[in-house]
Amino acid sequence: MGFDYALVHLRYTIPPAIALTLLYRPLFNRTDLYKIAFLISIAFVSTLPWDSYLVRCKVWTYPEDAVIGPTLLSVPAEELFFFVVQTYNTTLLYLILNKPIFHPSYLSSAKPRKGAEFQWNAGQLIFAASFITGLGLIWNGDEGTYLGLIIAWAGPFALLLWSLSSQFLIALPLSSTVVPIAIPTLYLWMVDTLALKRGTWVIESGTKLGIHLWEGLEIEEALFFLVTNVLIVFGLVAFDHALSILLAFPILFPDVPELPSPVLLVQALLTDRSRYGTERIIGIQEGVARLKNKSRSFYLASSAFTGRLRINLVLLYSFCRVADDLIDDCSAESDAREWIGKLTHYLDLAYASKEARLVQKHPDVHSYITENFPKSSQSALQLLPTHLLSYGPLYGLLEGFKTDLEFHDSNFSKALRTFPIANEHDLEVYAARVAGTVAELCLELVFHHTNSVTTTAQRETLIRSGGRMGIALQYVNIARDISTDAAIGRVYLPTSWLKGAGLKPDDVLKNPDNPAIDVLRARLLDKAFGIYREAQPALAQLPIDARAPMRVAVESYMEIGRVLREKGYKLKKGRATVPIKKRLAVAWKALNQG
Ligand SMILES: CC(C)=CCC/C(C)=C/CC/C(C)=C/CC/C(C)=C/[C@@H]1[C@@H](COP(=O)(O)OP(=O)(O)O)[C@]1(C)CC/C=C(\C)CC/C=C(\C)CCC=C(C)C
Repeated sequence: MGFDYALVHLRYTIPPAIALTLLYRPLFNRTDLYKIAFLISIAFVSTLPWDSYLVRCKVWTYPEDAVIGPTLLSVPAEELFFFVVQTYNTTLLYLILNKPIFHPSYLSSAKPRKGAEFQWNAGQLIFAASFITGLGLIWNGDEGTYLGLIIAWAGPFALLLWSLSSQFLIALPLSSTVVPIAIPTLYLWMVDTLALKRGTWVIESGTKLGIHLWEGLEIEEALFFLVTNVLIVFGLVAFDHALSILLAFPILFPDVPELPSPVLLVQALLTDRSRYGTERIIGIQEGVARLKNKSRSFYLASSAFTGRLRINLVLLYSFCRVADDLIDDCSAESDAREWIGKLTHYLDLAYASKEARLVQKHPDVHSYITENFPKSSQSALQLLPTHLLSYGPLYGLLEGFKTDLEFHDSNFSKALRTFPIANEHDLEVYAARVAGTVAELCLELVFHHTNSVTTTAQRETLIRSGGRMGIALQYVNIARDISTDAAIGRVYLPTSWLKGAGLKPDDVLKNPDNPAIDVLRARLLDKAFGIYREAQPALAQLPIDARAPMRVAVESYMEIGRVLREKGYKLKKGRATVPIKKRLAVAWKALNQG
């Protein structure tokens, strides 16, 4: 009996497991735990008989003075633990690296392109050929035996996973696939070199090629660790592929349990991709691209959400962004009014029919969108989950946009021109319309998707506080954008405040960098933080599954306000930017608040 192998775990495999767990702890959800348990079970069941065969054939052995003693099918307990801990570590690294990735946007309904078809066939050929070569090497029974056992064992698993998910796997960024294979593989190569040198486990001669990748690392060992990490990551990708199909297509899979059964996962993978619906995939992809390009705060926050809630928040953002841009990008007021009219008619149609309660829009709504809106904005309207949202806040949002049009007012001479935000009350009403409504819509999605039970009274209280929080965010938005808004003729600082500082809205348009305006910006931010403090306790009352992600969304945005309040802070190109490190620190803190 000895502790050498146990010490390898204590020194080299358990510390990274603890570090990765601590790093991922605030993001852990039940689906992650299910994924880990699923992968570990498969790894255990598939490796045990193979490893047992290797030990009994004496391809590798464990000196008695290196292991504690208990075995299962001749495999020492430490080795059994290795199956578990390696799978756990690689899985956690994959989960961390894949957190920012929005997997449904990598789905494709199109048939694989020529290049992808070639890769699919080539992969199948390679994995099938390695299986056959492996069998041949085992049959020969000489120095190629260990190599043969590895590739004959791994080939069928790799072939199956590649056949099911190769197109999805290739579409993912390398940081999600290659990196979680490469890092643990290199690490285990180093650990293995040390263990082999110390004699913790021994590869017997006669069944190995005797080729070393570097001094002390047999080529078979190097291949073994590479292959096992490849299989773990392929398995995780196939899992995420299946989950993406289940979540992205409510028409095909109306009710998806939080922990889908293996049968359901396989059923998803085998679904004919022509049934996906190209429009939905494009809409999801455009929504994510829009979010990524236009809002760093909400993009970061979106990665903390999971499941269908994440998809629907992205689709809601996409609609809000498109509607806002259609109106903001008009140079003539009449054009902007026309867009508001069209958006209103779209809502009238969408909510008139009983199909508003269904995932897919009524054909009339569909054709109204295609006939009246630019191609680039159509998917955002088609995919807005109206069946989950009440119409009040959506009309309220359009009402808010109407205020923006009042800045255009060209009927007055410059001297007589009045600005729509005359006093603080006007400001609050405006902010409630453009942002309080958005908060209500976000919360409706949360209530729909949560697994926790919330009473009507609780929902009403949360919606009230959420509306206040929306106002706080909008004040930060206005404080940030004073210069950029002035450049398009808008002044959201109340005229009454300006008057108190001896200014008129026109002065802001002419010189938004006037130091007197900094005082008013500070006043607006004080108001924002006052409302934030008042609404913040409600965050702790949100359903548990949305609490931390909502905190990330709110805190990431309020951080813009904190940066603006820093002494001597200078706006860059008229805007405040929060450095990425600070953003991540804010998100991390918010996640840990629970
Ligand atoms: C995580 C995720 C994907 C969230 C999506 C949130 C969402 C749907 C945002 C819509 C954004 C949008 C384009 C709205 C149009 C009106 C508008 C411009 C509102 C302002 C947003 C500014 O975004 P951005 O900086 O990207 O825009 P500009 O560059 O200035 O054009 C707003 C500041 C409003 C945002 C308000 C919210 C997201 C509501 C926040 C409150 C909650 C989530 C509720 C919190 C709950 C409790 C109980 C306190």
